[in-house]
Amino acid sequence: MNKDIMLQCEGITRTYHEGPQDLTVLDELSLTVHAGERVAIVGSSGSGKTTLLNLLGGLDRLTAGDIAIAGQSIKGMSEADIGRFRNRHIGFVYQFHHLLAEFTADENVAMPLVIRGMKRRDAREKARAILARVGMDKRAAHKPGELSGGERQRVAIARALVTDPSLVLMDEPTGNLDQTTAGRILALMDDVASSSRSAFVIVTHDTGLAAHQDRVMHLDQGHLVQQ
Ligand SMILES: Nc1ncnc2c1ncn2[C@@H]1O[C@H](COP(=O)(O)OP(=O)(O)OP(=O)(O)O)[C@@H](O)[C@H]1O
Repeated sequence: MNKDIMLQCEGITRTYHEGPQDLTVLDELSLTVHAGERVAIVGSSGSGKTTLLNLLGGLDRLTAGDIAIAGQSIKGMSEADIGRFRNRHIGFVYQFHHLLAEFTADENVAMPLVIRGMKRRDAREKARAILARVGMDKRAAHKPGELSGGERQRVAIARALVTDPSLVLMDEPTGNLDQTTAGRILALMDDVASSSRSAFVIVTHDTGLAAHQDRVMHLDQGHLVQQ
């Protein structure tokens, strides 16, 4: 395999068997993303964007095909192995943030580093530095319940990027943010893509955000078409 390839999806298919009729949402879809490359995925509601992100993050199982991240196939991994792999290689930004309510912003961001074995103090320091990058240094000691929606979103983005992951998966990362804050996030993503060589897959309806990425792929009828 080309070592510059960070994500390789080959013939991935996902059929839902729930409901009266089977529904094939992704139909032998293929996608290759290189280190440091950012790909936007656009498509109408119900086209399968969330399904694709869930598969890439190992949160859902393929019906057919294969996904390799940083050269490792995630297809045959056990749940425990996928959990460990996710912590080492993947950063996630979900639409609903999924921050831990009982921990402060900086503790939330430090968490994936601590899980990787970094000393608590070093992890907290690194978390504070990345929170400053997203304009959240003054709010770092607050819990998610004391933050606005856009602030929570910025904490989630900081948490996804703090580990320099091989692959960053984002679902509408700038959805709730004003233009200045969104600009800051884009600058941080640019930096992480070039310094950490992370590959990004970003699902969005925001044409401005999509146009800022290296490639825009349109998901339609289970397939990806380059725009
Ligand atoms: N667990 C499930 N069981 C059955 N069908 C499902 C399931 N999850 C999603 N679907 C269906 O699969 C299709 C794709 O859903 P998905 O959430 O991936 O779309 P999306 O592109 O993310 O949509 P949106 O932009 O509205 O969030 C939809 O028709 C949805 O109803």
